[in-house]
Amino acid sequence: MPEMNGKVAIITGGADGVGEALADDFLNRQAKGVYIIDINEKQGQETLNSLKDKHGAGRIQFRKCDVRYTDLLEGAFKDCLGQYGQLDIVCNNAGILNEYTRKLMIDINLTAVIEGTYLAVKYMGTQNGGKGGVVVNTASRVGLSPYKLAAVYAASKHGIVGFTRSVAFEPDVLSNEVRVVAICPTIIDTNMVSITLEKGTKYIKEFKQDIAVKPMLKTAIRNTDVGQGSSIRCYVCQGVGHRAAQCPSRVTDVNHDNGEQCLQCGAIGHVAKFCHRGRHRGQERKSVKPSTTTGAAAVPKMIEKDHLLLASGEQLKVVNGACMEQSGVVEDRTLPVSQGKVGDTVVTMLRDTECNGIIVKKSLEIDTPYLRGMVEALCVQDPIYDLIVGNVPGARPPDDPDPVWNMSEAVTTRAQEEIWLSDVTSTVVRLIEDGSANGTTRLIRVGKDPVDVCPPNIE
Ligand SMILES: NC(=O)C1=CN([C@@H]2O[C@H](COP(=O)(O)OP(=O)(O)OC[C@H]3O[C@@H](n4cnc5c(N)ncnc54)[C@H](O)[C@@H]3O)[C@@H](O)[C@H]2O)C=CC1
Ligand SMILES: CCCCCC(=O)/C=C/C=C\C/C=C\C/C=C\CCCC(=O)O
Repeated sequence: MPEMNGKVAIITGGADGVGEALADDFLNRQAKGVYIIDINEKQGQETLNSLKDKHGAGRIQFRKCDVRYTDLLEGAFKDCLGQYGQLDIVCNNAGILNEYTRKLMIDINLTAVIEGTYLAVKYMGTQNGGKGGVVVNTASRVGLSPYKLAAVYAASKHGIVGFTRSVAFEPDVLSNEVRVVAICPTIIDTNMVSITLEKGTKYIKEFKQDIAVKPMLKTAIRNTDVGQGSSIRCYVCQGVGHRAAQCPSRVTDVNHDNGEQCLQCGAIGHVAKFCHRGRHRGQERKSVKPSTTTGAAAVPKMIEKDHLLLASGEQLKVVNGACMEQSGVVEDRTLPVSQGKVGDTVVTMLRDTECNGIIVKKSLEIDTPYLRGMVEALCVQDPIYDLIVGNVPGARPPDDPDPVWNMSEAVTTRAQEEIWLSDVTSTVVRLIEDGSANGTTRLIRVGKDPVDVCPPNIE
């Protein structure tokens, strides 16, 4: 984690839970000042005192404020600037989950986040005398996919995600050198959970059932029992106190003296993910051969929990969320998911250590004088043109491009990119060229090397 030497942060909803943990973390990482805003004065004072005890007075301030009142929120921004003379980070984190108070929830969870973002631009922006900065909006996993037990909460979080993705590229925001990002955590063991289970929804029983099968994340500050005080959680085994790279469950893979054959270079003794020879040489995939599990034997019969049951009776561990969602198991958002760019388009990406290549979504939206809309695309390492439109259904003949097609409109259309990007799970499906005559067959990998290459007809 980068250090925060000399930075000043505002954190709304910082008296408790996630916000309090953020405050503690920023102070641990040498922030110059953390300015907590919260409606709960008692909890705010308690947190102020405990953080002062831990980090020393002077670096932490608390101000009682209801984020729904933008003028009061602005007053707090001004006060923070008055106290520290600078502002670098704004965490719009305050939120509630109460499906009975729908308007209130939207006001706090969404409207206040929007207003807080624009205040941040106003007070941190380079065109307004600031040095630029970062806005971190707390959304949720349910801002990325539906959650039937808390529809309005999910709507508020989807709103944050949509707003953040859009405002981040607003010209005024870019020119003010303010970055805007959102975080989408899964369930975290905070007061919000107990309050929700007490009075936030009528689906208490279902919520409890959900919690029973979901690993809850812990905030660092309230749970010093986690991995000897560590809040690090491994996304491979869900254990605490180590990262995935050091995960004990991977050690046998690292030793890799198990007779397995590498899909990348063909050598025995390591699997492709540990291959150093084939790295960054995508064309070598042409030599990839489907493994011993081929033909009908490899047809996925069904997905059970985290296993893919092949017709052969073999069980493969499913490592991607796409398959887990098909099985009705909602994927775990503790995977290393972040934003990235494909061309000009912001995409959600997964850093998948089980995969040796680059994967792009198999259906893309294109807008050209010859073909428009959603298309199935083959992913090739170095095509001679970025986009090649072949004789697919709907493609216009070479001598008949759309006479009214207009480049600038197409650019605008592409800017409305989120639609085809919103299905995060598709990004983890792996496409491999199989070296067949026409070179267009897609093989989709759903398990670990080397026994998991499915035949071409599997979707
Ligand atoms: N706990 C969880 O499982 C998850 C929580 N989140 C989000 O994280 C954020 C923080 O939640 P938690 O720390 O879990 O909850 P929490 O209840 O522990 O903390 C929320 C804080 O926001 C404050 N707050 C509420 N309304 C406010 C208002 N009108 N003005 C100012 N402050 C107000 C509360 O007083 C409280 O201190 C929320 O936006 C929540 O939706 C996201 C994903 C998972
Ligand atoms: C509504 C759950 C969304 C994920 C976490 C969140 O944003 C806020 C949760 C606050 C309280 C939830 C109380 C019970 C939730 C029970 C199960 C959630 C399962 C979430 C999931 O990842 O599917």
